[in-house]
Amino acid sequence: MPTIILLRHGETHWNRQQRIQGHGDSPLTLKGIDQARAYGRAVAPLLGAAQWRLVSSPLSRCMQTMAIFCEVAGLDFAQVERDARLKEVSTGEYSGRLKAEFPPGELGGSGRQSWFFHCPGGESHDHMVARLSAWLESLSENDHVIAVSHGIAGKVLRGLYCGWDPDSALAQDSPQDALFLLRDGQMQRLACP
Ligand SMILES: O=C(O)[C@@H](CO)OP(=O)(O)O
Repeated sequence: MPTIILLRHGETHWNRQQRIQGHGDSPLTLKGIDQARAYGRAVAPLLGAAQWRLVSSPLSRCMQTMAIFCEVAGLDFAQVERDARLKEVSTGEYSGRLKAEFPPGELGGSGRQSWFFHCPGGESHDHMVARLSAWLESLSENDHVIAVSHGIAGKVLRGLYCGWDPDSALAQDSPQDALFLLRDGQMQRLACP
């Protein structure tokens, strides 16, 4: 199986405001910039002699994270591949809205029943699984990949890689101060202080 170091982008202004992003976008906060630097410091000692492919969701919060990460880790940002299959779930018409705007309980549900897979004009869990599975299947057995993606996309991806039941995968957290090393079908979480 391919080896993947999976990162979520650093904190953004909309994350801080509790504003729904989806395919909308906002830049990193200063804290998010520091988190991207911390990813670079944590990953540099893991690189060894392998030839790492660098792949990012094209959303600017991921590209910004990747640029800072590359500079700190000593990797070449010019080599970064943008892959739309790594985008966050589309939250359709809810993108850009504050979570606080919604009546209590409206943004509820868990696992595949979570509100974020049922937004008007948004993306279903099945659609997201199809595109993330296609990305995983496009990798070669011996690939070493550093991927920058998103909170929900990252959970689904970790679940697909490790073969977890989808609802358990979605019950995971989506930190911006830890990375996930995916190797031989297993996941290791490493703090990035
Ligand atoms: O879209 C969002 O609001 C969040 C949800 O997790 O995703 P991201 O990881 O891009 O902040």
